[in-house]
This record gives sequence, C-alpha cells and structure tokens, in this order.
Amino acid sequence: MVSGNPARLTVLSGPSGVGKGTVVAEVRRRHPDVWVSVSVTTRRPRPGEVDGVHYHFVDDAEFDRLIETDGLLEWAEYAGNRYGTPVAPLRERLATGAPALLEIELQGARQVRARDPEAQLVFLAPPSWGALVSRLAGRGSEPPAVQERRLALAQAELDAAGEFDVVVVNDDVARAADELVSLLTAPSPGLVPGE
Ligand SMILES: Nc1ncnc2c1ncn2[C@@H]1O[C@H](COP(=O)(O)OP(=O)(O)OP(=O)(O)O)[C@@H](O)[C@H]1O
Ligand SMILES: Nc1nc2c(ncn2[C@@H]2O[C@H](COP(=O)(O)O)[C@@H](O)[C@H]2O)c(=O)[nH]1
Repeated sequence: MVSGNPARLTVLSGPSGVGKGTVVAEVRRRHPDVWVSVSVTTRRPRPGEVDGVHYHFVDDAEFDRLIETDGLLEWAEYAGNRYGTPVAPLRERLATGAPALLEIELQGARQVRARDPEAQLVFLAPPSWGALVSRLAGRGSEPPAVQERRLALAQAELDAAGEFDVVVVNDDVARAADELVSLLTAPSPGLVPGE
C-alpha cells in the first residue's frame, strides 16, 4: 500500500504514446489506493473509454463554463482538443493528507508548477524516437494525420524534459512503474521528517 506520505501533488507528463497511461495503470494495478485525477476533455471518447473513468467527456460550452467558474487547476489545448484538471476533487484529496497524481501534457505541467512550486514534476521519456513513433502507431487510436500532429508536438515536449524534477525512461513498464511508485512515496524536500 502507498501510504504514510505527506500530501503531495505529483505530475506525470511526457509525449503522446510514451506510455503514461500504461505505466499509471500498472502502478494502480499494484497499488489500487493511488489516487489519479480524472481530467475533463472535449475530445471524443476512444472505443472502450468510459465517461467518468478515463475522462469526463464534455462539450465546448461545458469546458468554457469550467474555465469561467475557476473549476480547473490547469487546462490546455492539445492537438485540437481541450483538457483540464478539475480542482475540487484534487483539493479534497490533498486535504486528507494523501498524495495525488496528475497525468497531463507539458503546458498543464508548467501551469501546475507556477501555481504549486512544491509539486513534483516527473517526465516520462521514450527509450528512443523510433520507439515513440512505433508505440503511437501501434496503439492505432488515431488516424495517421493525428499521429503526425502529436509527433510534431512530441519534439517540443522532449526538448522540455530538463524543466522536470525527474526523468523516468519507459523502456520497461514494470521498471518505470517501480520508479513512479518510489517517487509517489518520497517525502517532499520541503518537509522535515517528524514535523
Ligand atoms: N515500455 C513499453 N514498451 C513497449 N510498449 C509500450 C510501453 N509502454 C507503453 N507501451 C505501448 O505504447 C502505446 C502507448 O501507450 P499509452 O497509451 O499508455 O501512452 P500515453 O503516453 O498515455 O499516450 P497519450 O498521451 O496519447 O494518452 C500503447 O500501445 C502501450 O501498450
Ligand atoms: N494539460 C492537460 N493535459 C491533459 C489532461 N488530461 C490529459 N492530458 C494530456 O493530453 C494529452 C492527450 O491525451 P489523449 O488522452 O487524447 O491521448 C496527453 O499528453 C495527456 O496526458 C489535463 O487534465 N490537462
């Protein structure tokens, strides 16, 4: 069980197709108590995606309303769709003293850092550019034109890896999940043990 930690926000980011969702699913398979924020998005659901589980799927008007009412911790437009982190459930979770995990893209990670300098930013990197391209193509969830659009954004995301506190290379899902679990349970550098 992942417990006994100070309340800390951890952000997992990295280019589309690197395996963020896969690694987080492995962490949750081992530690079902790990809390992961469910984002809102204007993207259409992929086959098998469940509203309220993978995302809260909303229309543009609802997303606008969430922005206007300060309902989102951060939000970004990514490859033609909008994505954001609902702030209320996250605050509720952190108020219990337990850690929380966000799986979001680069612009959102930067917004979190600006709002919460104590947040831990983790970048998931592919073992190589070729591996990233073949994972995105192999997933087959987007048409080739959308894959190209995501890969163009991926280049800039890889260039920003140095902005993160830690880089985890996803060459092996089990090992990357081990590293992420260790990071989730690591005490915040700002906290003195016993205080
Ligand atoms: N270590 C790995 N080795 C080989 N394949 C992997 C590895 N990790 C993930 N994959 C595969 O790569 C593909 C993309 O993974 P996943 O959907 O988890 O990426 P993602 O980073 O969450 O993407 P997105 O940001 O677009 O949601 C999936 O088909 C997954 O099975
Ligand atoms: N800034 C945010 N980015 C998010 C959020 N939820 C997911 N994402 C990221 O968007 C891309 C595309 O996701 P996909 O499901 O369409 O493949 C990916 O990098 C996600 O991590 C969010 O709330 N805010």
